[in-house]
Amino acid sequence: MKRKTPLEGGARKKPAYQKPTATKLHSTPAAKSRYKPKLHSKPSALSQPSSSQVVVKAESRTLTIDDYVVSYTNSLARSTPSTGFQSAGTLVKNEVITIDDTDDDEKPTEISEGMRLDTTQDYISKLDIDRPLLIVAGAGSGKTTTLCARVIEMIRRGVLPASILVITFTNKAAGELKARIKKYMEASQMDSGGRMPFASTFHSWCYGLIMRNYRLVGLAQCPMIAAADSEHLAVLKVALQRIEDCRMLALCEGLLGLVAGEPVPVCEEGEEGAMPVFVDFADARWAAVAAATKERYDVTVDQIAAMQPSEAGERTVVSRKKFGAQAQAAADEMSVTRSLFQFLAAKQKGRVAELEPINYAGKFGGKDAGSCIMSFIYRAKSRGDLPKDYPPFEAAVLKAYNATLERFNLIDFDDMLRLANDLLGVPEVLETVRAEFRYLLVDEFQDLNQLQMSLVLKMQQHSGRITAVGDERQSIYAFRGATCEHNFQTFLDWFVDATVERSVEGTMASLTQNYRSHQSIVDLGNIVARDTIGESALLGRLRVPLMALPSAPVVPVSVWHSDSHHEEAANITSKIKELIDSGDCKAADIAVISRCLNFGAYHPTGLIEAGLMTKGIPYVVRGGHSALKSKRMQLFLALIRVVANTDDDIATRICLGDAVKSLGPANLRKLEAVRADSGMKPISLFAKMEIAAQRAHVVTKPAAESLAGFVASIRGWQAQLGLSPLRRLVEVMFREFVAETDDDAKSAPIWGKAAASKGTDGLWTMVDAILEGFLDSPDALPPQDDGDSSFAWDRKADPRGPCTKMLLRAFSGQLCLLSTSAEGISVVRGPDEKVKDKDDVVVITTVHQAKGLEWKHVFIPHFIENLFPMKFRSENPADKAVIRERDAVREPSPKEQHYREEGRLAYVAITRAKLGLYISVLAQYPMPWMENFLGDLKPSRYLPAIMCPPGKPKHRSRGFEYGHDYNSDCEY
Ligand SMILES: Nc1ncnc2c1ncn2[C@@H]1O[C@H](COP(=O)(O)OP(=O)(O)OP(=O)(O)O)[C@@H](O)[C@H]1O
Repeated sequence: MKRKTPLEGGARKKPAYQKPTATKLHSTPAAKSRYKPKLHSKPSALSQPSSSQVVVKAESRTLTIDDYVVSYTNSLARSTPSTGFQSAGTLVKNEVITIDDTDDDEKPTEISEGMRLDTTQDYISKLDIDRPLLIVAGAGSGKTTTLCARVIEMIRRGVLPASILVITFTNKAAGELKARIKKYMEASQMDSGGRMPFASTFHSWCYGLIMRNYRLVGLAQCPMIAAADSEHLAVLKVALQRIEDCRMLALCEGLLGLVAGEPVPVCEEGEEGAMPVFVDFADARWAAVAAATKERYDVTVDQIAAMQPSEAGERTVVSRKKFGAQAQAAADEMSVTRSLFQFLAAKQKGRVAELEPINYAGKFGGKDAGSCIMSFIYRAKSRGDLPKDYPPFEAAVLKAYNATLERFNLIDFDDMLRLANDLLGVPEVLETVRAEFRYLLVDEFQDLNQLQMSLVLKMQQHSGRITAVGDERQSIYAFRGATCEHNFQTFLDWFVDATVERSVEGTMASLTQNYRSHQSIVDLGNIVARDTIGESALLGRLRVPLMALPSAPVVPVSVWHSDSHHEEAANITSKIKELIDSGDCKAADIAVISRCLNFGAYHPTGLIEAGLMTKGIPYVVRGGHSALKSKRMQLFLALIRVVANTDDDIATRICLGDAVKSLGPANLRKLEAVRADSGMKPISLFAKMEIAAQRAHVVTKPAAESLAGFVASIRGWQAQLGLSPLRRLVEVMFREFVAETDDDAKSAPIWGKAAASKGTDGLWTMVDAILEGFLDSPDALPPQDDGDSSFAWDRKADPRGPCTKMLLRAFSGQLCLLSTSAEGISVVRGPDEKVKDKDDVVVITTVHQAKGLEWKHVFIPHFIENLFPMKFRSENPADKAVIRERDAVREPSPKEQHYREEGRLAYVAITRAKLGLYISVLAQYPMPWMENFLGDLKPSRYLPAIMCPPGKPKHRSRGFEYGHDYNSDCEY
């Protein structure tokens, strides 16, 4: 029977620690001098539960972790971090190697002032740098520390810092890595001549690679990044319109008798034959329709497009009710095909079938068609799936979306990874990359998706010079296609690869000493990991409960039960004030970690923000909707893109869509229908605006004035290209844009209400900081010679000199990467915005943004079912397809997977705390509508029963506190 832990109310027992095995170990030539090996084989003794730090060493053959039995070999001799060291066990097949941790002759490396690596970290960091190393360990065990120590070791062994690439997921984490490596290098008094290893996010690195080499994958121009949700929706809108056009073209063919039988009105799932209606029509089919129309009715398509709707036939064939907001707007836009269809239908009254609307929302399982389709697309693309992997209907949508991106020379985050993968398929690029970065280190390895995994393999599979660090308990990006178990399995398989010239012997290591938190927090993390996350078949044996340092002060974990979210906010903010006033900690030592910052229109941390504001405590909000994600910022970003490239229809559409004054749907339709004088040749939306601004009666007079103002602004800014430096140009644009869009600018000729907002929200400070970073970072700059004189950028020239289109474009890419990456940019707020020390602020953050970070005190609000964990919603078609595929291996259901991921999120949130952890449970939903929407209220399933006994009164304003003295016991 499973023994209960103290947290679960089990009896307290002294831990039964084993004595250390006094045997020495060696693994690498470098380590040989320090560790003398002695192997012994003792399979029978190996099955004991392990709480040791473990190194599993694999030799050249295909293997799985099941080939190994993790042993319990060390003493867990407890000591303080500065003097402490631990023993490690290493297995070669079933042979155990242990090291003597009593030999004090050589102390492990001092990595920074007052901090020494423990023996295992030290040993692992020094393992052969030319062989694969995988470190799998729980939160706070020093994975990142060990990764950085390994970088230092590489440099110490003569590796050039510039040939080391350290890669992670978020800009914040990349910054943290850089800072740590710099600190450790300084502590080791390393003189690298100012050269630092290259620490980057996957996406920044990929975009840099694309900027330098896009021509090699057949692109004429360097693609721009479409990163914001609003942009994706704009692309989707065009894609859906494309689908409608194709369906209508099929009807037109039917009406003209070009195809036999009835036209195909709807593409049903599984109807293979229905697929052709979605193929790109800007080809022979279109030409055939145009020619047949001319022959039969003696009218050209241009003439039809120019006709007023009444002449073409007033039939509304697309029902708008069933479209979501975005899709409906797409349906509103009159396309030439629709004009043509309406014309033909009017001519043949009674002979045409209605075009049935496509029920996108129904097909993609949700109410809002736009967001349902986007969530399908995100999932499918992050997995690297192709349209052919899906049934015809989903395939058509995916295909149309990708085609639309391509048409506008845009890429999204997944395309970035895909293109980088394609580029690494080009031998000369691969060679250059391999020569440039001889060593690759990957943090948060569990979060790689298949495209990222493939990049990693391509870069280092030949050499095995890779170090990966991960924790399957912290895998929280499945929604973006992360394939945690697959990643670890691939790494294991990688120990031997038939394609490599020499066999690659790799090592898999684990750490079990938690240095971050005290035992109550570590215990709670262990329980959540064990009970809710599910056993990993692959890594189960390596998974051992973490242990806290016995020297860490023990503070109980607090669980508060509040009547309402008002009471919760009051409790949390009072405690924060108390902590700061006591002088024990600074504001920066405190975080409020919320599952999300927006739940529909509700902001779970809104009242806490208000409370902090009232109490005069400055804070920063990370994740969710930061100011850089604001509509105003996205508009400004779109403006930069239009200045850099007037053919960028998506950016133009973003400016037009909601923001430009006096442009209602009717004007937009007319604008869309504008044709160039030269006939059928498609022209950009911007060119249409120029025409509409000049020609009379295309759009209404006020709309024409707004368009003229918009076109003049863009042309005016473009005139400064080649004259003003980038900084000056962007600043001028920003000032003019802000002046135009400020609430007070009542007479603004261009921008309507949607673009307006109060104040600048400190936006310029952020744009400015990004500008500086961009100009200081040569890797973000565009290629030396683009080959196209208008975009040519000589890297030897001063990037602060006259700005080119290419430079402006690259900057907008950088702004995109930062403003729309998951983390966004934080905004410091406080009483009257008077925040003295921007670093000494309380952090309010999402769990995703809290990953990899730590605070002395952590508050987790709204720890109730359906909010944390989030309620499971309907299945995504992308999941359905994968589940079908994987039925044979009995994958957990999407629902099960969802709650496991939520459990991992809870694990991440809990394990960020060093000293104080305060979990808040509500007695009622914050908003009345949630009751209907979410069902009965219960405490979060991740709260162990002992912390929330059913018999307790429902409303306890301060709740009870539970904790235990680690020194007296802990075992499970
Ligand atoms: N040997 C050591 N001695 C003292 N402190 C240590 C040691 N190793 C790590 N730490 C500290 O423990 C904390 C956690 O370390 P680190 O961030 O490297 O862990 P991690 O395993 O990457 O954590 P997570 O996965 O939760 O982000 C840090 O504050 C770090 O400075």
